[in-house]
Amino acid sequence: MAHSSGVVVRVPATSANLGPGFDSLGLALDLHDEVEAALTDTPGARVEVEGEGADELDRGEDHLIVKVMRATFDRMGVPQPAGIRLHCVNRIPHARGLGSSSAAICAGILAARELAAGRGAGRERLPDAEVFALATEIEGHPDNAAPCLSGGLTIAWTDRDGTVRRVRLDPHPDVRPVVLIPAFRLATAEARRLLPASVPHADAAANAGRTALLIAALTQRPEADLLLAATEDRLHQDYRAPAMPRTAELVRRLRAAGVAAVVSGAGPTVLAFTTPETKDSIASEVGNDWHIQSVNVDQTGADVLSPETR
Ligand SMILES: Nc1ncnc2c1ncn2[C@@H]1O[C@H](COP(=O)(O)OP(=O)(O)O)[C@@H](O)[C@H]1O
Ligand SMILES: N[C@@H](CCOP(=O)(O)O)C(=O)O
Repeated sequence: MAHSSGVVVRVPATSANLGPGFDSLGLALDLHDEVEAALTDTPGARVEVEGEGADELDRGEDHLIVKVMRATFDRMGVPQPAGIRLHCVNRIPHARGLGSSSAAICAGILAARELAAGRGAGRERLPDAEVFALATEIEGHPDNAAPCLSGGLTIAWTDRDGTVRRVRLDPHPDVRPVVLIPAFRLATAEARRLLPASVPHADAAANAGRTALLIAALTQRPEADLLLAATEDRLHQDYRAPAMPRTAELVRRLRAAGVAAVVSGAGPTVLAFTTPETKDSIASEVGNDWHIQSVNVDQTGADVLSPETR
């Protein structure tokens, strides 16, 4: 197990895109991974994993969180520690569109920053804005890292000079997310390869209007008809449907029944925003092979704890 001067980082699952807000909108969910990390003088990395990925993830230097921690020490200009010990409790399903890789990346950066502080390199070496920038650089898009770090509902964007930025909003308390998680997986990198290099102007315009409406619906007017209209997408879901036909079919059926359903992130999980009028339609449309989970919005985002307060 980890060294006594270790740190525990708790990171939420996230659902990105939310329909029209491709690479921009994201929501933090109350489903968390926990990582206990410590530095040692014994060379090499040793990783213990409980839960998701326990049978398949690398247990040494090639573990994603170890690689991210080492990249963070380099970015901070801190000498590499000889050894890294991790104990991971993984609850976020992998390659399902619930931001597991982003959660791992944010956990690695925050753990490394905290542990570097114990070796004389203060947090100012990696301010919060740079934590977000590094997470986005490693992940390739900012819409999972933003809610993972901030909690709540986030809008992420990139300024013309390349700076990534985010705004956090409080979703309306009546917003009730439900995730429908299949057993099958789809890697985000594979789903991104299906996207076209350009899209018709009318489709881009339609998504711009829907994204604006979605922010109003999620923060002020979580009404079934507005949520349904606001979650329409023309920029990514149809292009990716051949890689997840059962997800596309479930989204179509739920929407036909009036439920504001979208592909969560790059899929294949389905995210539905339910209201009292639509919540009963879900069970009747979804077969047994989808795990249905109502999940609250995570309000705080990634948290750094000491092992004692875990
Ligand atoms: N907690 C974790 N520890 C180590 N690697 C992880 C962890 N979470 C995710 N990964 C890596 O990221 C991959 C999934 O990333 P990705 O395809 O982006 O899907 P998503 O982020 O939507 O779950 C996993 O197959 C695994 O290689
Ligand atoms: N905007 C990204 C979001 C990917 O989210 P993930 O949870 O599937 O990694 C995309 O649609 O590619």
